[in-house]
Amino acid sequence: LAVGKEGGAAERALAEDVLALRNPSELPVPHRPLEWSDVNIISTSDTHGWLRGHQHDTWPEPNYSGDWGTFASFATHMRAQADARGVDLLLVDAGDHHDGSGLVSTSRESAEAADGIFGLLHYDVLTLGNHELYQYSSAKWLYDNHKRWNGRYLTSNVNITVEEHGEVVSVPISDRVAKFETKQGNSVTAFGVLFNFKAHDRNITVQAPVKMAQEAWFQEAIADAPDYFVLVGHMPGRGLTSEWYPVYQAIRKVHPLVPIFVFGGHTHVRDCVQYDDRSIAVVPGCYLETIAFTSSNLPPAEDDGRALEISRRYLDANPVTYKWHTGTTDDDFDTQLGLNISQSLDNLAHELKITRPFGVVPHDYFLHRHPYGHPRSVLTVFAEKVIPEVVCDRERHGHPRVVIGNAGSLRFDVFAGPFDRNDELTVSPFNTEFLYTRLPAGLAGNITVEMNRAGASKFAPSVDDDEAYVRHVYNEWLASQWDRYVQSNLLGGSDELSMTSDAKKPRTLGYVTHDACKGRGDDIEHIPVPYSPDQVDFIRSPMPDVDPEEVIDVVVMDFAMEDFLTAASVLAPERKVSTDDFKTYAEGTTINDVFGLYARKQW
Ligand SMILES: O=c1ccn([C@@H]2O[C@H](COP(=O)(O)O)[C@@H](O)[C@H]2O)c(=O)[nH]1
Repeated sequence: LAVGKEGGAAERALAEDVLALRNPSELPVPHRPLEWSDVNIISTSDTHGWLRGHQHDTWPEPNYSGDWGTFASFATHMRAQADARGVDLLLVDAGDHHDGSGLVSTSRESAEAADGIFGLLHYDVLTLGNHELYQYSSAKWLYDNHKRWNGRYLTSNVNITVEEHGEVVSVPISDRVAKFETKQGNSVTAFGVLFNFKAHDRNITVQAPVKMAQEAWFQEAIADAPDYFVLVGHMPGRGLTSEWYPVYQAIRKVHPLVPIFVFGGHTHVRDCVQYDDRSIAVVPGCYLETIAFTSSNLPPAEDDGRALEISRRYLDANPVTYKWHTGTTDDDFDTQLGLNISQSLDNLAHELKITRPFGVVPHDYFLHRHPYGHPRSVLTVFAEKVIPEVVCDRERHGHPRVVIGNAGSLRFDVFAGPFDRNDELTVSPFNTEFLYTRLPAGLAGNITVEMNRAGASKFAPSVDDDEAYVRHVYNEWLASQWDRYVQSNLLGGSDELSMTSDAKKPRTLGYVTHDACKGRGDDIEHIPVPYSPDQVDFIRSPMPDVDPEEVIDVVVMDFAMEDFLTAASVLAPERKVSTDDFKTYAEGTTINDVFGLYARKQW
């Protein structure tokens, strides 16, 4: 279970709960109806291709077992409910559709096919994330196909350089603003914004949101007051200086009372904050684990300036939740759209051959539950078992070497049981290659230490003040949930938000959110997933047993190269190590196929 010196009492309490857990198919049932109001917005973000839902039985995976088809059925029933109530229901998404599952990470074509299935569910407003911009070809495909979103795919601050009529021009990837009227006759002005992302491919331009908010086109777009603003964007709502804040301020300056509903993403957490009593910013987690439901009343025609009643709820993305909140049953829940989507996903998975097992994993490996170095940590098995066994360069055979990489390239747990191509791409979807140079072993050993001291430069938005907040937001979020649980068990007390009187044991593992909005956000009360604080940004294969002065092969994963060079320049400036010193290592091997190679041999 958990690790950590103070974990004993919490581990015992957790063990009791876990022992009492029922069959994964028996998911906990919600018991608090949603707070429907004049405006209701369902938001998703950072789906990263998890359209087939979470399919493993290890908790908390069953909480998130709904696929895109079941979500589409839910959304359809919710829309019908909204119509019956005579209120608005919008569906919005804040980007990062790519990188993360077999569907989107097998190839560019598979990502495009998965995007097509995603788009079978009509969204009112959506945008892109940084993962749509690592490759120019992905961005170009979005640009070429943006018309199919009928003006609702918004890229307010992201441009692409293309050739048009023989001229090279920089143009928005998709539309910058959408103005529309809802079925209930409310006017909406919407934008789609990305944080000031710097690590994108060439020929893409991202304008800082703070600058975008000063642009003439933006000022013109906000000049007329709609009934409410919907800001959807791939960036967190909270932070020392959230990049949303200047956008919100620019609108507030012109419209002191118009409601502003903000839907963010990128940090993978469930989060919420209110900038004032007529606004809210909600972040709905990641990987199709969470569906956020936000609602608010609208000001009366004779506006008295009173605060709005705004609320948010984080739903676990599974059919039990969906049916309970829509008052449907096994007999009437599935819609034709939902069934078609589920079928299309199965067909695509079959075509891509991502469900054929490479081997059977003997036990679970976790990304965050154990410290780096623990035998059941994904990072440890990657650095100490997978890399040494399968990353080999024939020409360099026999030369002692060390391999250094970024921990962020590993994205998910590896579960006991059959391990297939989908699991492989889930744990690491990236095409990262290996490059090597020759350096003394002692220096190479110290470089990873220096890299971890400095932290990963590409981890987060590069707005100076925001960096510290965003860098490890997700890890800190998990850590704080577990810390509270440990503390409350150590003190023999209870966490007042998660342990309410109506909490029925046994609870399942899952998220226990404490955000900055009032009331309880989580729809289901969980026990937090154990978290080990000893995580690192960079990992290293075992050092060869050689003299520190001996020159060895130092292999670096290309995504970690900048951080490696920075650390090398700090520790050995006289060497002037640069990319020119590197050559390809293990040509053709990329990190998204090393787990499969290992599984075939060892699992
Ligand atoms: O080629 C790549 C691209 C990204 N990464 C890792 O992903 C994060 C960014 O992912 P978010 O989901 O936006 O947080 C980046 O910091 C890297 O850690 C990678 O390893 N290789």
